Amino acid sequence: MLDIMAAPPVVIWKQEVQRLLHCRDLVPRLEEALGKFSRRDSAEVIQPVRSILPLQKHHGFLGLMPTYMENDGVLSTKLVCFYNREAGSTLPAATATVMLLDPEFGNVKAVIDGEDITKMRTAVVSAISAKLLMCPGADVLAILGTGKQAIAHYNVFTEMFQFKEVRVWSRTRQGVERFCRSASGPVTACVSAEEAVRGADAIVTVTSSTEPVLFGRWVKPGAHVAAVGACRPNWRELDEVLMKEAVVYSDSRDGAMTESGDVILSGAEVFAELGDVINGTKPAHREKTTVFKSLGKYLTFAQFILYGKYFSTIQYIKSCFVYLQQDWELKMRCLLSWFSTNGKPKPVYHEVSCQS
Ligand SMILES: NC(=O)C1=CN([C@@H]2O[C@H](COP(=O)(O)OP(=O)(O)OC[C@H]3O[C@@H](n4cnc5c(N)ncnc54)[C@H](O)[C@@H]3O)[C@@H](O)[C@H]2O)C=CC1
Ligand SMILES: O=C([O-])C1=[NH+]CCC1
Repeated sequence: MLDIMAAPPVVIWKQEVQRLLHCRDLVPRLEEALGKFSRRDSAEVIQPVRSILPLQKHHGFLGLMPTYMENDGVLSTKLVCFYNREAGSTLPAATATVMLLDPEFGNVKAVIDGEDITKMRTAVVSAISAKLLMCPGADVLAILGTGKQAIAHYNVFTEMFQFKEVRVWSRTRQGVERFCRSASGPVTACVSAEEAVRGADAIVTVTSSTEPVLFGRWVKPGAHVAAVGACRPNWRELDEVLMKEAVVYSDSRDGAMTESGDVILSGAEVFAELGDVINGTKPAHREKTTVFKSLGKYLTFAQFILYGKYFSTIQYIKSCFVYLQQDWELKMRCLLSWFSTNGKPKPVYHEVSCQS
């Protein structure tokens, strides 16, 4: 009998994830995943609202986020712990691990560090919301919060759009200073959230706050807000006025109705999922003030890309060694081609079945 569990899972950890995962790969793949999710075709993707286990002693939660994409043969789950940290805490607000399983046999194929996947996936989905909903010619981006998600959003938004000014605010001066040092370009440090968002065309809220940090009276009509924090039904980042005035989009309607305090406590209606806009079944109201309420879905493609790339790298290196044992001409060609790709693997999305 085949011993499925004989091969241990591969571990793809931080540095490897950082080397292999790129924003440019993720944008089209996540748009595709968002569209598939909103079609509610169970052969395309099944992703229930995550189950939550409270970690009361630590003021945190464990979220279990399984996804199955039958047509693509991808089964995975993320385990994410997120916390309501006290002011001044240097501990992370969220930590994550991803597991990729074989849907036929149920064995774990890969255990993948989820921190960078979470940072990049979340920032890329927010950027997709801005691509769909932000007014054309947006000049000013404001970021509230200066943690890991804030810098990931800065990186992705400045790579995808041409803002003339990026403003940042945090509740601590040290947070703003640290952010400015890590940012790859000029940033305007603001002393209040109001100063940061007045007149901004795009606003990203990436705080661990459980109370509103962004108020509708400050927001320019027609601005786009990507609201990333406040992922519990009694946590908020946005006030009632903003939630009621804006057209609200989400990554998952069910997720927003179950997990988002901004939606639940304000009684705001979720107008559409981002996937509905991608599928053309709901309009993108760029001319209006829009809120994208992000809760964290659609990981699968990130894991899939990573796993595929990981194996393509291993295969590439292996094939180089095979060549090296053969003749000199092949050896030279192989080395040249390795250097000409800068040592980076070519993206391969469908090599999930090859085991090294
Ligand atoms: N929607 C999604 O898919 C995801 C959401 N998150 C959430 O995004 C938020 C930020 O995550 P990270 O950047 O990883 O955390 P982090 O710990 O690196 O940064 C948190 C930021 O929030 C600020 N902050 C904390 N309490 C605040 C308060 N009361 N008022 C104003 N600012 C406050 C901190 O000063 C810091 O700048 C968290 O709520 C996290 O749970 C994280 C990952 C994915
Ligand atoms: O999807 C995710 O990783 C998270 N959502 C809320 C906190 C972390």
